[in-house]
Amino acid sequence: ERISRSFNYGAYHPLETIYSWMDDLVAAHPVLVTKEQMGISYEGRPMYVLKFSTGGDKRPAIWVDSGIHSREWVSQATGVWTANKIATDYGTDASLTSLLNTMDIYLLILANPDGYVHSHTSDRMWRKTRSQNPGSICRGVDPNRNWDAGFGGPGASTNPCSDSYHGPAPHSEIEVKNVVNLVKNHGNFKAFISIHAYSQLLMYPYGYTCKDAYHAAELDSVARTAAQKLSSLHGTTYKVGSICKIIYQASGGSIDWTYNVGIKYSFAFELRDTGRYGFILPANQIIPTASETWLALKNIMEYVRDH
Ligand SMILES: O=C(O)[C@H](Cc1ccccc1)CC(O)(O)C[N+](=O)[O-]
Ligand SMILES: [Zn+2]
Repeated sequence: ERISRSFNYGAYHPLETIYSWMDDLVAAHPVLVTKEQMGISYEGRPMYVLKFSTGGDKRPAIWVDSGIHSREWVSQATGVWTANKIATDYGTDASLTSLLNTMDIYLLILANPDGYVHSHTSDRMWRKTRSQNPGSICRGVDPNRNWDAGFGGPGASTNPCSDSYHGPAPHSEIEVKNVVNLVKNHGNFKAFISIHAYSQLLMYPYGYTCKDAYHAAELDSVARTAAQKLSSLHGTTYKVGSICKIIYQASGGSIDWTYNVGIKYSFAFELRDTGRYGFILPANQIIPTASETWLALKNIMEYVRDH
């Protein structure tokens, strides 16, 4: 149909283009896909989550978000590609079809809309939200340090001018609060996957401590299998481990909070590359990145469906 022919999935698009593409996707798949406004951002932009569902009420659900750090553009682009992949493969991919016949998928592509616009219009390297910090000329809070999980501990900054500033209080950022509220009100999420870039890592809790999570062994095993599926497509190699052990100690991260509220299958991806281009990944790597990542995402979703 129209969108898959005309929309260029191999390019980075501004917010307005992604938002109008969402409407086209829903129009092309009106039974499977709905667009829900889950709140607004600090600067008043709507936050839209795409819901993929074949019925039921509050079925067990899988959450995927991208773009919480606005400069990590391949993550949002991967979210766009993945949304179209789910919509077009439902009904033909037997495994995905069986998954969507019993579970829902929620996909928040622009988790930090204000930051994304700012990275397009003013500062390509912008990472945080765009909230004003009282008493400081520096704006923004790191939305991946603002969650109520080890909040304010080691691995976050108290300095509003820092890129890892944790904010004045847990869930102070409306972009974070909107996700917290949806997760709490829904109450039946079985998995929570947050997509970042870059470093080629597949991680699980915890970030705020290097002590093992209770389910560390199982999460490690799931992540290793998923990483193998990913590398089977183009040979891209990922490292697997807990956030704290594999990248660095980071407090107030989203998947630490989701794990602690009972969403066992909480994972974070760091997509391509390993530093050659970093956040400025050439657009010709979007589709290869999204395609290989889908193999890992699907594998995790299948495991969640079956456990
Ligand atoms: O510092 C971060 O929030 C992520 C690592 C991370 C990912 C999930 C939870 C806690 C930390 C790294 C990144 O995605 O921001 C990319 N980077 O800094 O290179
Ligand atoms: Zn990030």
